[in-house]
Amino acid sequence: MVKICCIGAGYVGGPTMAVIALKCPKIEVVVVDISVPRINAWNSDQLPIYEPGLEDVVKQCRGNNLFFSTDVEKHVAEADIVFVSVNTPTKTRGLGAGKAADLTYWESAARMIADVSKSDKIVVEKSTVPVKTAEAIEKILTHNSNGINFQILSNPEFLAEGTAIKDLFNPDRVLIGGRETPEGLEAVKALKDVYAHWVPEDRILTTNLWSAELSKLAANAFLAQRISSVNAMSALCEATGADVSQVSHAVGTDTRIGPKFLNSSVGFGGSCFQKDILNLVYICECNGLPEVAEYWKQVIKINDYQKNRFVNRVVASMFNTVANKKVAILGFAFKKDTGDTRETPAIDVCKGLLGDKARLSIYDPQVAEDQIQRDLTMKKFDWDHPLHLQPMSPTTVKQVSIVWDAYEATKDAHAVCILTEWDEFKTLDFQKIYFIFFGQMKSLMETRPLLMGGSFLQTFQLPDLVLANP
Ligand SMILES: NC(=O)c1ccc[n+]([C@@H]2O[C@H](COP(=O)([O-])OP(=O)(O)OC[C@H]3O[C@@H](n4cnc5c(N)ncnc54)[C@H](O)[C@@H]3O)[C@@H](O)[C@H]2O)c1
Ligand SMILES: O=c1ccn([C@@H]2O[C@H](COP(=O)(O)OP(=O)(O)O[C@H]3O[C@H](CO)[C@@H](O)[C@H](O)[C@H]3O)[C@@H](O)[C@H]2O)c(=O)[nH]1
Repeated sequence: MVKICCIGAGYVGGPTMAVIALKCPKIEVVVVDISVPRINAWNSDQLPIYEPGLEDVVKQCRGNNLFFSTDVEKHVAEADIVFVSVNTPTKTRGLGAGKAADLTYWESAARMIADVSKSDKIVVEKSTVPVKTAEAIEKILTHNSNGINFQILSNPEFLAEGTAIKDLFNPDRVLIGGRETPEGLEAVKALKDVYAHWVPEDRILTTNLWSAELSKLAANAFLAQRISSVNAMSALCEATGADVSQVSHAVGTDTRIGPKFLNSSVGFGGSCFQKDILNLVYICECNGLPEVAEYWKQVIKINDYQKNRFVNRVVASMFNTVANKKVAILGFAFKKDTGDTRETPAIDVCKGLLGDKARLSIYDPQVAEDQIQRDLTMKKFDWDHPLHLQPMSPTTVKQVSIVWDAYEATKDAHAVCILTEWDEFKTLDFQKIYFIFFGQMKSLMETRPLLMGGSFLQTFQLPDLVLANP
C-alpha cells in the first residue's frame, strides 16, 4: 500500500488529504502536525476548521485510510510521498522583512525529513513558496540524505476557502512541476497517478519545477489584480454616478475578460493574496526588476486604499465622528463559509473605527470571541504562524463586544457595517432592525452597496430603507 504523509494539518493539508483519502481508498494518508490541539480537533467531532462538506469527507475515511497524528517523524519515515503544507508567512524581521516569504517552517520540515528518512521519497511542495525554493530544499535534503534518493515536486494548491471541497473534487487544474530527468519524470508520474483517481488527465498539467512554483504566485497576483481593478473603478463610480456593479457586469460580459472575480468590495482578505503578492514583489526586486515589482505593488496599495476609504466613508457619513457611537459589525471572517480571519478587511475596518473611538458590537456565525480579540490586538503578519507561536490575546479591547446574534449586534446601534457576505445576512429582517431596534439609528451602512455602488445590494435585495441617510 502506498503511504502518503502530509506535514501541516491546516486549511490546505487537512481538506486536501481528506479528499485524496476519499478518492484513493488504497492509499494510506496520514496528516501530521506539531500542534497538539489541532490534531486532537481533527480526531474529534469538532474539526479545527469550518469548511462546507469537509466533515462528511473526513467522517467517511477517518480511521480507515485517513489518520491525523502528532507523531511526525514516524509517519514521515514510513511514507513514500511526503507533502509539505506548512506556513510560509511574510517575514517580519531581517532581510526582506515585510515582503519575503519566511521559510523557517519549510526548512525545519525539510531537515527533519532528511534526518528521519530511511527509504527513497518524493517530497511535494504543497505550501506556496518563492520560485526556486525547490533548489534550496534539494540542497538540504541531499546534503543530509545518507544516500537516500529524494525527488522534489512542486504541486501548488489552488483551492479557495469556503469552497475547498468543491474545488478539490473538481479542480480547474492540478499542477505538477518536477525535474526533467528520468527520476524526476517518474516522480511526476507517481503523483499524477494519485490525482488521476478522480481528476481528468487533461486537467493535470505538468511543467518544470520553476514554472509550477511561479504559476501559483502568478495566479494569485492575477486574481487579486482583478479585485483591485474593480475596487479602483468603484471609487471613480462613486465620484461620477456610475454604478460599479453595472460597470463590472458590462466589462465581464466580454468573453476575453470573463465575469468572475469582478465584485468590488471593502478589499480582498485571506491569508494568501497579500502575502503572495508581497513575495512576488520581493522576488522581482531581487531579480533586478524594479518596474515589475512596482507594478504588482499597486495591487496591494489599492487594496489598502479601499479599506481606508471605507472607514473614512463611514465616519464621514456620521457627522465626521463615530466617537462613543455604537457600530454593529456583521461578519468578521474574510469571506463567507469560513471561520478564517487571517488578513480579513474587518480587522482594518474595526481598527479604523476604534481609532475614531467607536464602540463596536461584532457578530460572525463562525468566528469565536477570543479570535476576534486576538486579531484586533495582534501585530501585522503575526497571524500566519503556527498556533503555539501566536500571541494569546493578552489584552482585550474594551470598546468591543462580541455577540452571538445579528439582531443583538444591531440593537441601539448608530450604524451597521456588513463586512462578510454570509448568506444569513440576506434574510435578516431589516424592517425589524430599522423599526424595532434602531431607536438610536443615524445611518445604516451596508458596506458593499454603499461602497461598491450596488453589486452586493442586488444579491442581498435590501429594502430601500437601509440606504436611508441620517
Ligand atoms: N489557506 C488557503 O486557502 C491556501 C490555499 C492554497 C495554498 N495555501 C498555502 O498553503 C500553505 C499552508 O497554508 P494553510 O492555510 O494550510 O496554513 P495553516 O496555518 O492553516 O496550516 C499550517 C500548519 O502547519 C503546521 N506546521 C508548521 N510547521 C510545522 C512543522 N515543522 N511540522 C509539522 N507541522 C508544522 C502548523 O502547526 C499548521 O497547523 C501556505 O504556504 C499557504 O500559502 C493556502
Ligand atoms: O470578486 C471578488 C472575489 C473575491 N473577493 C475577495 O477576495 C478575497 C479572497 O477570496 P477567494 O480568492 O475566494 O478566497 P481565498 O481562499 O483567499 O483563495 C485565494 O487564495 C488561495 C490561496 O493561495 C488560492 O488557492 C485560491 O485559488 C485563491 O482564490 C476575499 O476577501 C473575497 O471577499 C472580492 O473582493 N471580490
